[in-house]
Amino acid sequence: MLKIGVFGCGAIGTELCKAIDSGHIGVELYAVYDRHEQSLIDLKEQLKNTDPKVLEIVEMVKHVDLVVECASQQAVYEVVPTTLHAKCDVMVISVGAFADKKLLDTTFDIAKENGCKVYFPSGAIVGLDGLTSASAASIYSVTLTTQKHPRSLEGAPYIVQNNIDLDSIKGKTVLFEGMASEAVKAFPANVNVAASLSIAGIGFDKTKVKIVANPALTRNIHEITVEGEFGMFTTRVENVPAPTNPKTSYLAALSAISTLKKIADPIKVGT
Ligand SMILES: NC(=O)C1=CN([C@@H]2O[C@H](COP(=O)(O)OP(=O)(O)OC[C@H]3O[C@@H](n4cnc5c(N)ncnc54)[C@H](O)[C@@H]3O)[C@@H](O)[C@H]2O)C=CC1
Ligand SMILES: O=C([O-])CC(=O)C(=O)O
Repeated sequence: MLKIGVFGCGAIGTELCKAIDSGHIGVELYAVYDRHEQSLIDLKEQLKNTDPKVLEIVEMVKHVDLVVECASQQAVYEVVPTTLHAKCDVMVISVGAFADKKLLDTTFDIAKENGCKVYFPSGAIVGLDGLTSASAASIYSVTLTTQKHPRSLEGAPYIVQNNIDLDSIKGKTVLFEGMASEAVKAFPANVNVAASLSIAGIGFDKTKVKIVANPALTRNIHEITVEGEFGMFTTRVENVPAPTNPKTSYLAALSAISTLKKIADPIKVGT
C-alpha cells in the first residue's frame, strides 16, 4: 500500500487525512507535518483509525512514497526539491509557486532524473481535463475570472500593498486584471488555480486573470474560457468555501482526495 506524507494540515490537509483515515482511498497515512502544533493536535483529534507520525520533511521522505504539499507557496520551495531528491513522488496544491520559472524547470529536471512524478490536481476549478486535451493542438487564449467575497481576499499582498479597504467595497468590483504570472504572486492564497491553468495551457505570461471582489457572494466563483484549434469552452463553478478557511474552496480538498485515489487506483478516468 502506498505510504503518504501530508505536509500542511489546514483546511485541505485535514480533509485529505480524514479521507485516508476513513479507508476509502487505499493508501496509508504514514506521516504528517505542520509548523503550527495546534493544527496537528486538531487533526489528530479528528482521525479515528490512524495515528500518523509527525515528521519534518527531511525525515518524512525517508519513509513515504508520496508527499502531498498543502501548506503554502513558500513551503513548495522546501518540500518539492527535498521530496524529489529522495526519489519520492509529490502532489502540489500551492501550484502558484511555479510561476517561478526556475523552480518549475528545476522541478521538471529533478523529477525526470529521479524517475518521479509531480501531480497538480485540478483544485478549485472545473475544465482542466478539457484544457489538457485541447493542448495537444494549438490554444489561442485562456481566461480565468475569479469572484470571491472581499473577506476571502484579506491579507493578499496586492490588497496590502495598494492599501485597498476591503470593508468599503459595497458592490461587485474588479480588483485585478493581468497575467497569471502576476496574479499568483499578488493573490497567493486565492488563485493557485491560475497556475494550474497556465501549466496545462499556454503558460503564465499568456493566461489572463481577472479578480473580482463581490460582497454579495457566499461562494467562490471561477469562470474559465478557453479558445483553440479544438473550438472553445467555458466553465463556471460556484464553490462552497472550506469551513475552516474561506479563501479555499471545498472542491480543492475533494480534488486532492480524488487525485490521490486516481494515483492509487488501477483504473484512471479523465484526461
Ligand atoms: N490549487 C488550488 O486549486 C488551491 C490551492 N490552495 C492552496 O493550497 C494550500 C493549502 O490550502 P489550505 O489548506 O486552505 O490552507 P490553510 O491555511 O487552511 O492550511 C495551511 C496549513 O499549512 C501550514 N503551513 C503553511 N506553511 C507552512 C510551512 N512552510 N511549513 C509547515 N507548515 C506550513 C499552516 O500552518 C496551515 O496549518 C494554500 O497554499 C492555498 O493557497 C487553496 C485552494 C485551492
Ligand atoms: O479555493 C479556491 O477557490 C481557489 C484558491 O483559493 C486558489 O486557487 O488558491
